[in-house]
Amino acid sequence: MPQLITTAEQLFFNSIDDLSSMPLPTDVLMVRPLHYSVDYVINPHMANQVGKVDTTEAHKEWKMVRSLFDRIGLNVRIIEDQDGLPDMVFCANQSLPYINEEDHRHVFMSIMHAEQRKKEVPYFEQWYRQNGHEIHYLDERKIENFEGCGDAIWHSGRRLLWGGYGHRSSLDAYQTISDTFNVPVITLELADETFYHLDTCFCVLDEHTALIYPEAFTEHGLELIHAVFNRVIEAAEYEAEELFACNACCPDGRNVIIQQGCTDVNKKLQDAGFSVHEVSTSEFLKSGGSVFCMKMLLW
Ligand SMILES: NC(=[NH2+])NCCC[C@H](N)C(=O)O
Repeated sequence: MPQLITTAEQLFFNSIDDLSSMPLPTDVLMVRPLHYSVDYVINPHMANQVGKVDTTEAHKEWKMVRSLFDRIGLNVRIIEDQDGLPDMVFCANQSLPYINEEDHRHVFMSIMHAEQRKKEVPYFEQWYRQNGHEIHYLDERKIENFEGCGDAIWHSGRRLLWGGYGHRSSLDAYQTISDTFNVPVITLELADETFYHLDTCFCVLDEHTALIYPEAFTEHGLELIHAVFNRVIEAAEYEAEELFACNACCPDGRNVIIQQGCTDVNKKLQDAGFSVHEVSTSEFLKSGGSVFCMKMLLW
């Protein structure tokens, strides 16, 4: 019964266990940041950071993130970045992959919000084509923008998508995605420009647990989150805004890879039984991204 869910009254299931299961990702795609830099300002975090990235340090940090994904058991796939596309390393944004009930791989290509990032998409499209995915496109005449898994986040282990909108993705995109993939989408309006992608304020940890920054959502959004997750861990302002705590990544429902120094969130994660792996992404924070933005989970 695919549909868009925008308020808690529209939830048609009582518990997440009522939804059909979806395999956890096995692979992770990353883009080597050899041409990464902050060259322009398209989100509030990039202001005053133009020209300030230490490329050597960035590559070191990126390698640490890559080795953590490897260590927790994901098969890491690499794409080389391109000169003139300094944000290409943030490979959560150019696509939304999906595996259907027959184990066929599908992907929606994004319509990037900023002109500066539009040329990134064909490189990913080519990779997906070479790697056996059926490719889908949104109608650019009707849908303004959509930034892939920056805003569209799969529920852990269930055929349910969470769809953020307001800054980088249009609400309309989710109707097409829901119809094509035949999955329900819970839409969440993003209320604060600092948290411009859903992955900056919302992290699915396991089927029953989310990590969020509550101030980034509307009342309706918070109601939906609390209606679906039994356990909601909240990040406080400093760790959410300065350290991108909610941009953590938990691909297997157990191991959380997170920016180093999120003391309060890490304690809450450990108390809830998660294994925390801290890593520095300081060079990427300058561009408004951290762990979750630097990868694409795949099957
Ligand atoms: N999924 C993410 N939040 N990605 C971060 C993208 C950062 C990039 N500088 C941008 O503004 O587009």
